[in-house]
Amino acid sequence: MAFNVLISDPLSEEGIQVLNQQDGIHYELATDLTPEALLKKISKVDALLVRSQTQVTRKLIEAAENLKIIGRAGVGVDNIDLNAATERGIIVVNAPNGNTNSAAEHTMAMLMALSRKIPQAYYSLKHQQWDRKKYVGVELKNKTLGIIGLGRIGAEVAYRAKGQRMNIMAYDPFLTKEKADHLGIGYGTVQDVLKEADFITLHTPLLKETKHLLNEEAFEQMKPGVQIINCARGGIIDEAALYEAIVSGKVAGAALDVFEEEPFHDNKLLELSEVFATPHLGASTVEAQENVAVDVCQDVIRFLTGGIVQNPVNLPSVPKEVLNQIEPYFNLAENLGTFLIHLAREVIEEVNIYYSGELAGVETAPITRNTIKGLLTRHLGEHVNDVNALYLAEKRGIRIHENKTSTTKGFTNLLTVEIVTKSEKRRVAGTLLNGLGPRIVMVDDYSVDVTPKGHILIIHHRDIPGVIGKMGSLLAQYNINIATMQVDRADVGGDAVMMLTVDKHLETKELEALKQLDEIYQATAIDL
Ligand SMILES: NC(=O)c1ccc[n+]([C@@H]2O[C@H](COP(=O)([O-])OP(=O)(O)OC[C@H]3O[C@@H](n4cnc5c(N)ncnc54)[C@H](O)[C@@H]3O)[C@@H](O)[C@H]2O)c1
Ligand SMILES: O=C(O)CC[C@@H](O)C(=O)O
Repeated sequence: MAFNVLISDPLSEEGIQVLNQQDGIHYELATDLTPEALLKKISKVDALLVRSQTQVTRKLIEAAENLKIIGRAGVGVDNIDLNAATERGIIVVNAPNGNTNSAAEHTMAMLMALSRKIPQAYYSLKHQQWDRKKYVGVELKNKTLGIIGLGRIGAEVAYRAKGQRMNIMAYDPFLTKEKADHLGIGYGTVQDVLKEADFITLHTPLLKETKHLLNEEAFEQMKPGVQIINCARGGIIDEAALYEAIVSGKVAGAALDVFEEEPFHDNKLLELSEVFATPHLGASTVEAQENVAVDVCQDVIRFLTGGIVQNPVNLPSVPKEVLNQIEPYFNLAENLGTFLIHLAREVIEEVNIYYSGELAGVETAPITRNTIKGLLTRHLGEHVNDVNALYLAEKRGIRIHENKTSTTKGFTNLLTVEIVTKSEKRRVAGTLLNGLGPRIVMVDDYSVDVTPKGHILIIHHRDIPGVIGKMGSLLAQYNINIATMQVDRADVGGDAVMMLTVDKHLETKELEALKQLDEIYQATAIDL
C-alpha cells in the first residue's frame, strides 16, 4: 500500500528519517501553506503531521477525503478539532512525553530571568544604558513557587525549583497529600496557591475550566509584588486583567511564552517594562523536536501499517458486533462519570462500577472506559478518550473495579458508578429505558428520575419546611426557570436531595448564593 503524508509544520529531520525508512510512504514537506492552499491539498492526504501552527479545523477535516490519521508533534491538541476528526473516524495521535523536559527547562529559564530582570537589563544595556539600580532582583531561595497544574511539566518544574531551594505550593485536582508528601511539596486549593505564592507558574491545559483561571478576581487574591510565568497555554491568563494588575503595581512582573492570540505582531502587554516574552518556544529545543517528531512519525507508521498506536488522543476502533450491543450505553456511562466528578469534594482514590441486569452479560470494558472518560474530562480536557482514560486514571493512582451484580432494583439494566475519596463514597446510577432513552435513577441513596441532559442542579439539604420555597425564590431572583424538580429523603426531618433541571447554566455567584442557605449542605450544578 502507498500512503501520502503531508507535513505542514516544521518537523525535525529525525522524524522525517523514520518516514523515509518505511516502504510505501510518500511525504511532502510544505510548511508555509496558507489555509486555502492546505485545503486544496488535503483531499489526497492519508496522514497529516502538524505542530501547533497548523489549524486543523472542521472545514479542513471535512475536505480531507482520504485522511486517516493526524499526528501532532507535541502535547497540546487545541489546534485540532478533535470532535470533527472523531466524527470522521480519523485517529489523532500526539507525542505527550518528548517535550516535557524542554518545557520545564524553559519555565525555569523564565523564572530565573524574571527574578533578576535579565531581559530588561540586557535591553537597557543594548540601548547604551548602564543602570545598576533599576535592575535589582530578588532571590528565589526561600520564596514560594505556586504551581497550578502538577502534571508532567508541573512536576518537573517542582523538582527543579526545589533545587533552587524554593518552597513549593501546588494545586492540581489529582494531587493527593500522599503524592505531595512524596514530592516534598506543599499542596492546597487554588486560592491557597494564589495567596501564598511569590511566583506563580501555570501548567494546565487550556480547558473551559482553566480559561481565564488568572483573572481580575484571582489577581486580587495574590500577594503584592507576585510574579507570573506562563509556559502552558495562552488563555489561561486573562491578558487584559494581567495588564491592569501590572499597571496597578499588584503584579511585579510576568514572563510569557504563550498568548491568547498566536502568532501576534502587537500585544499590549509587551508595552510594559515588567513583562518579557518568548514566541511559544517552550518545546523549541533540538532534543524535544527530535523526540516528538520521532514519536509521532513512529505512531503514524504503526497505524498505517495496521499496528497499535501508542499515543491515541481520540477514538479507538471497536468491532462492529460488539459496538452495536454496547454503544447505546456509552453516553449514559460518560454522563454518569461527568455527574460524579461534580459531586466529588476530595481527590478520587477509587471508582467502583456495578453492571447489573442485561449489562452483566455484555462486554463492559468499553463502557467502563467511557465512564472514566466522563470522570476525567472535567480536569484533563478533551484529549481524554476511551483509549487513554484508564491509563490516565491509573497514572493518577485511581483504582478502578468492575463488578457484575444481580441487584437491578427492578430495572432491566442498571449501571451504578461509585467514587471513593478519603472520607466518603458518592454514587450515581442510570439505566436505559426501552424507548425512552437514558435516565439517572439514583443519586447517593436517593431515588430520582432525570434525563441526563441540559442543566441539572442537585441540592443536598435538610428536610425541613420552607427549603424548597427559599431555594425557588432565590433562583427566581436570578431569573432561573425550573423545568423539573424532584425531592427524596432518607428520613422525615433528616437528609434529603432535590434534583432540578433548569433552563440555563448557573453562574458561580448564583451557586454560591444557594450554598449560603443554612439548610443546604451541597449545591452542585452540572451541564450535560
Ligand atoms: N510552551 C510550550 O511550548 C509547551 C510545551 C509543552 C506543553 N505545553 C503545555 O503545557 C501544559 C501542561 O502540559 P503537560 O504535558 O504537563 O500536561 P499534563 O496533562 O501532564 O498536565 C496537566 C495537569 O493540569 C491539571 N489540571 C487540569 N485542570 C486544572 C485546574 N483547573 N487547576 C489545576 N490543575 C489542573 C491536570 O490534572 C494535569 O495534571 C499544556 O497546556 C501543554 O499544552 C506547552
Ligand atoms: O509545536 C510546538 O513547538 C509547541 C508545542 C507545545 O506547545 C505542546 O503543546 O507540545
